[in-house]
Amino acid sequence: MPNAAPRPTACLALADGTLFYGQGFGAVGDTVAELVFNTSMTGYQEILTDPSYAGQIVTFTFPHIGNTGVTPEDDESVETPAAAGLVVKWDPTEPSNWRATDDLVAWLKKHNRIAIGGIDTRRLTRAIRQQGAPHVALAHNPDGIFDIEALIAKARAWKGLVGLDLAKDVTCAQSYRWNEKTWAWPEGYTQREGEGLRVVAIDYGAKRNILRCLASAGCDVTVLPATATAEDVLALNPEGVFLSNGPGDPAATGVYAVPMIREVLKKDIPVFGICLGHQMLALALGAKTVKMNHGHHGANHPVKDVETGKVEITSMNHGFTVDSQTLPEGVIESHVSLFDGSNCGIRMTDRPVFSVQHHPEASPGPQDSFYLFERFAEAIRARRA
Ligand SMILES: NC(=O)CC[C@H](N)C(=O)O
Repeated sequence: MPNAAPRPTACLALADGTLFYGQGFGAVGDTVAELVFNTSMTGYQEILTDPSYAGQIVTFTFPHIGNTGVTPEDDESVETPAAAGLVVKWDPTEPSNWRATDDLVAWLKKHNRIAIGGIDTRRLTRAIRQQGAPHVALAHNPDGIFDIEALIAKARAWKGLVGLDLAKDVTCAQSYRWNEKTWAWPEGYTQREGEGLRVVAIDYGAKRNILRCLASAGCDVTVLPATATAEDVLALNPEGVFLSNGPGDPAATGVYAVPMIREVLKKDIPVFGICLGHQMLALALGAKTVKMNHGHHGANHPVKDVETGKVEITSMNHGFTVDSQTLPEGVIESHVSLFDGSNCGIRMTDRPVFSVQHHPEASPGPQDSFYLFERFAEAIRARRA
């Protein structure tokens, strides 16, 4: 029989009953999560290992995923992919890249992550845009046998990310020092040496390249676990406090993070937050966060600096957002998304306390927003002087 379609070995079931059949790869079994689409054309490994993707399966709109393999150098977190699973248009081909130490398929299998290939990711992305990021069950079985009713029931029963604190699952177990710099520091920026600006970074699921960028900007970084109290933070006598990115609902994580941040805000220390850190700084200042329809996940998102009018092309990965209508007096919206007008940054008007929704460390993506690391380091230097 010419061109017979291969027997499906994986099934993606959306909670509304929509089914996608394809070829399974990676681990065998099934998993439930929220499904989001990412529009990045490069950096699938950085995306899959970004701890902020915990609880989510990523479908890439770009069709060629896997063709540069994987290398430990590109991991954004310790070893394991944080994303719960992967959806691609075609099965990844053999990697072709001198940096590759493994191929994506073997790597997913080793790290127990399920993937499906050979499906219409454009149709799937349209479904996500229309119905909002759906709850899904993804199953891989080489025998091609699936209990569809059970998969749909699992997707329906899953409670979702709202109200979920995942930072405590992905944070570091113990505090540690970070001094490695980034290789991606763009032209025109100086790698700082030996200034030792004492920064405490709270790890809610921090991406490594954020820590590298802080080091490149001149910071001597001590990383503390997500549940660190204000006492833990202030005991290190920090000159600056950094709040990292991370997975889950900021309001749920805020149960322990917000009281810490509020105590830190009472001291006159520069504070910088990224993504989840941005959302929790906003909560600590009295604003509210809400779940978005399908969020922002990509490496080409235009963000406008409201004060200068300058547009930055940014990396994004978030499903919650700060409701800018709820920002209190003394806190201004510094950045907005040019895609949908949602909030992308805030700043206190009277001191260097600021945060952004996008990812200035890029990885993967454009480097337009690196200046934010310099702004943070500058604020610490100014306070020293
Ligand atoms: N990258 C992040 O820090 C994500 C923050 C939060 N978990 C969200 O989805 O909005």
